[in-house]
Amino acid sequence: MGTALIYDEEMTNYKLLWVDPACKIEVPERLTVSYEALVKSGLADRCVSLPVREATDADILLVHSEEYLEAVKKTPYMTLEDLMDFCSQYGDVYFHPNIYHCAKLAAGSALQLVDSVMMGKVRNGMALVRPPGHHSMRNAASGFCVFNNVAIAAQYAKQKYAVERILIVDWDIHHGQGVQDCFEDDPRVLYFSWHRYEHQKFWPNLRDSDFDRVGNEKGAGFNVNVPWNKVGMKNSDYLSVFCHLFLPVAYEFCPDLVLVCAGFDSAIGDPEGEMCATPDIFAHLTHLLMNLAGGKLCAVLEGGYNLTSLPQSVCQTVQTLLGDPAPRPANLDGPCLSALESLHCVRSAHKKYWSCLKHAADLPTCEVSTKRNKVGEEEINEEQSKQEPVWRECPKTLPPDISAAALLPDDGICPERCYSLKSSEDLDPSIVNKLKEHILKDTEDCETLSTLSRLTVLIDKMEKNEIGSGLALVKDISKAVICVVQHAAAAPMNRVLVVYVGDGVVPFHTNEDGKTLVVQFTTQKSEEIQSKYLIPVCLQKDYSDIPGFIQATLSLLLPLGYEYDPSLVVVVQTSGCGLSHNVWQQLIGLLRGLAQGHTLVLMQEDQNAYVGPTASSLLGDPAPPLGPLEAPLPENVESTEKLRLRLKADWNFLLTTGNVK
Ligand SMILES: NCCCNCCCCCS
Ligand SMILES: [Zn+2]
Repeated sequence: MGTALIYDEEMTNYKLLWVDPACKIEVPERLTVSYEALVKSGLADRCVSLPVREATDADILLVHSEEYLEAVKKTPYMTLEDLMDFCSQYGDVYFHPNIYHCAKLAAGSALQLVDSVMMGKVRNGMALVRPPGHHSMRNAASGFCVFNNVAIAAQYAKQKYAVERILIVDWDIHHGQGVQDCFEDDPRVLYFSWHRYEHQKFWPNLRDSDFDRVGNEKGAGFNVNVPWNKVGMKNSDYLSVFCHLFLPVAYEFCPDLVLVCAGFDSAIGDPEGEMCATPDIFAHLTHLLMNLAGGKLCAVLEGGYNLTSLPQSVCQTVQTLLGDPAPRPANLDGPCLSALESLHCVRSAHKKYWSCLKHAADLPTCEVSTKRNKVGEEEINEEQSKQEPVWRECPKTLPPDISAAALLPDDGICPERCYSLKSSEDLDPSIVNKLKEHILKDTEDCETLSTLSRLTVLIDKMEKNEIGSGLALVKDISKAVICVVQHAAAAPMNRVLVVYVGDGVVPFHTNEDGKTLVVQFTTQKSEEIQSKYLIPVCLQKDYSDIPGFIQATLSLLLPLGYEYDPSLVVVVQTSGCGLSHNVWQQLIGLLRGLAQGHTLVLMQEDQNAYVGPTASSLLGDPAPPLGPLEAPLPENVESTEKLRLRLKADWNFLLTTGNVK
């Protein structure tokens, strides 16, 4: 199934007709540069182009009042003075004779996306629209927004498709107060938003944007606000919020549909956000949401006012929706203190609503975040923040010709869409000799020899990005792991993350050079941590605690993986670990965001039931939803939390509060 792209140049046919400093950044070029970048990069051609449509009155009245709609309907016939007068009743928004038409197209585009995703015509999609929507209220325009495109789309999905649970992720740098207002008491719509706040000093300057606004009555817990109280937030800050808050809660909620208020004013260079996150981060944010709701994701453009970082961010988002692996994240150095304080506040405000947050630390004093930041915290000095930020555009990497290769016993059935690495007679003698002297000292059995040499070929092809990922069924999994790790770690710049699922001794020791990081899910009690590069995640019983496994994956394995930033991810499943296919696919799907998708899955020969599901995840198919998650087993929460507290001294990404001692 494909990715929809909705765009119509009619939505560029309105602009600011008078002088208004607050509104001058919302220009038609925002749309044209974004669409042109998609065309130029070849991404537009890979999408399913869907036509726009006008939202009907009934659609608009799902969110807005009759009187507001009637008032907006009059604007096409207004004189310039009347338009200016009409705007003066609202904040930071302008009208134009053609904006009502465009606002109907913008909302209608979001509905077209919902229809095509919910009817299974496409898997996911993006709508490039203006005017944006997330600030507009039931009775008012606000912040360049006329109709609340995403809120209308959510109400539409509930009404037309009886969708039970909808997640709205608002990564725009402004708080979508219009969305929050619409769903504040609705437990069927979970709203995530981060936004520049600066202790209420930043627009729209609302007390209701703070972290303690968790939703009302039945909607308590379903409104999650992450206030950024400083500018300059980076990729690490965004990823930390995803790993330690947004994803754990999203997986517990288990939405049937994901809507994204895709604003890119949270990217570097934007005059509004003044943040430092680079465009490639949106590939990761998109990727991390794509295994929810069976991949049903509708992204609708909101803000984004830097005409360089906006198109780059749009391309990163669309190429990920198309299934291309995310680029390796550049220099992640962990969340800053201010981000950790915000994260701490939000997690503690929501701990009573979400079992995945039950163990979150309380606030020392549950005061709201209007408190000043710690004295002496480095302030970005004036002239520095006035410099024009410069960033490296993410290098264009084409997806590999072969997305996934399978190395199976000769009688094995190669999954469709997979390339089969046959046992080639002419083994490369140099490889054979190396293997013999290092690994196969004793046995001469040629089958193992053939398997191991093919594995090294596979790794070399992944390194050259000729092959994206691979899976192998092997007889002797220990020898295979040793061979793979030795071969992969040999190259100087390489780092290998080994995710070991299943008991058994890891067949090699990780030395302190950091070339390999092993995270082992095991049911055996672990004694003290030997090294920061060998991390035993101890889960009770036989991995039957799916919530415990998923939470450990999201807030331990993923943060470690992002901080370690491997060039290859090796996932090893020793037999009898008994993980369900769906959980296994979630694990593979999430890990695919690392190492530019270079994932190698090694399984015992008797695991061929996992071949199909593994191949599907390696090919970028979304993992099936797990259903709403119950509470994790308390002892698993304890052991994972204890492990995290022990490791956070070595790994910044494991921090979730400001007390870093
Ligand atoms: N410095 C200009 C103030 C603009 N304030 C309104 C911003 C609306 C963003 C919509 S994403
Ligand atoms: Zn914005």
